[in-house]
Amino acid sequence: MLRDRDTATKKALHFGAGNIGRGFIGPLLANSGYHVIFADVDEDTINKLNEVDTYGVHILDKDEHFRHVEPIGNVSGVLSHQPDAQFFTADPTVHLITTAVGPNVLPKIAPTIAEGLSQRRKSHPDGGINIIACENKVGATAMLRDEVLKSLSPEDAAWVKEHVGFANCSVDRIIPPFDPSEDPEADNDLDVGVEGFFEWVVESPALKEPKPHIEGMQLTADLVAYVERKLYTLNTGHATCAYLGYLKGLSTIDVAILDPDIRRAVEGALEQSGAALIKKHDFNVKEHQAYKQKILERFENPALKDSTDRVGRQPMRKLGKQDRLVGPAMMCRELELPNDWLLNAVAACLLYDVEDDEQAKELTGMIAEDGVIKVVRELTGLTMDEVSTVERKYEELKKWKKQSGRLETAFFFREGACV
Ligand SMILES: NC(=O)C1=CN([C@@H]2O[C@H](COP(=O)(O)OP(=O)(O)OC[C@H]3O[C@@H](n4cnc5c(N)ncnc54)[C@H](O)[C@@H]3O)[C@@H](O)[C@H]2O)C=CC1
Ligand SMILES: O=P(O)(O)OC[C@H]1O[C@](O)(CO)[C@@H](O)[C@@H]1O
Repeated sequence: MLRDRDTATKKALHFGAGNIGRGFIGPLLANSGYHVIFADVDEDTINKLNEVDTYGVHILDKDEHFRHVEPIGNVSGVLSHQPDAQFFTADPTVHLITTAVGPNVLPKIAPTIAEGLSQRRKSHPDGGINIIACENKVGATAMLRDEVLKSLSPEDAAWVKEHVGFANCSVDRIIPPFDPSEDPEADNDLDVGVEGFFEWVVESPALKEPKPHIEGMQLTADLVAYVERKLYTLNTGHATCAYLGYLKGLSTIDVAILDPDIRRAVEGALEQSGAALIKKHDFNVKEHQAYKQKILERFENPALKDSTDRVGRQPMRKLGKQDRLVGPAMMCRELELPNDWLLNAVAACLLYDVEDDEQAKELTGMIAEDGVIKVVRELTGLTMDEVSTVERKYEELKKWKKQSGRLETAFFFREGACV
């Protein structure tokens, strides 16, 4: 039987049928008239995508009056490691490839995309295409492009540079795992639960013509400002809240952000990253204040039931030089602004030892073997002074961790001072 994907005239191929794929990027594409082909390694999800006509996106607004379900149709699925994904990369009716697989997975899907582009060049040499990696990483699409180019012959690489647009983007919508069995309005296992807010901003100059027109996607010529604003505010605050919440024995973000000590530490980190962002990008102070306030309100949404474990996942990635903790701390230093609350968040990240998180296990093992100073120096690129501050805060937080589960005021966040 023909699926819609075989006859549709405008298609998009999206790698990663997870939370962001099914709950954000896929719906925006489908609602803009694309047939969305999800490519994923999860066979069960792919089979279901091919069986259903629609699935539901549950808008889990903080205010229950605004909660509702949006049906999403015109979707299908293919296994990402099978020839199908290459086939659709080469299909000239596929105008756009997007991803939401996690930054660490991009190198794994790059050879498939490279092979598909090579076939596209041979069968449709005029058939350009745009690619956008929707991941929490500065320059994720550029990284994917570099991985794709590594797998191509010089002739294919030259064609790709001319005909394929690789546009970086910033992607913002909180989408935790969703259990359909707990929601009476859930249709099937593909349903997702998302917050109402979303922001998808794409680097316009990098796109090839014809540029995609997708309702809900913003185009900008100054993506760096958007990416840094999002990653160093939403993600910085979220990660700080997750790591301190974990240490304090609080398992969800909405509960952790209402703890006065954690809130002070999150606000401290956001005041410092905000000062750097305003100075670097010349943001309007009042608008940035409102942006931060909105983010704190989003964290308070109890309907999302967002776990500190999800938001804290993969701590080693989150300690990267351009990532949400070290990135703003370095930006503060470069602009001669204080960064101690951000270093506090780095220290909290080092104490995240959730058992079923591979990176948390590895990080804890490295610290046990080599000590905090060596590990932080190797992973982060912070200065020696900053590393010493992180170590001191790590030791202080460790004492707090011993009390985890007890909700009394922490002893070291007194009088707004991050000691
Ligand atoms: N969930 C959220 O609130 C947000 C997530 N992001 C970013 O979006 C990206 C995806 O995150 P989520 O959707 O939450 O993760 P997820 O874990 O829900 O989805 C990832 C999907 O990728 C699939 N996958 C893994 N390896 C693959 C491969 N080789 N080929 C194809 N598919 C593969 C997985 O099976 C899964 O379905 C990450 O970079 C994340 O940082 C960005 C903003 C918000
Ligand atoms: O997806 P990552 O990079 O592991 O980080 C989780 C974070 O990303 C988000 O999913 C959205 O940016 C947040 O909900 C959370 O702060």
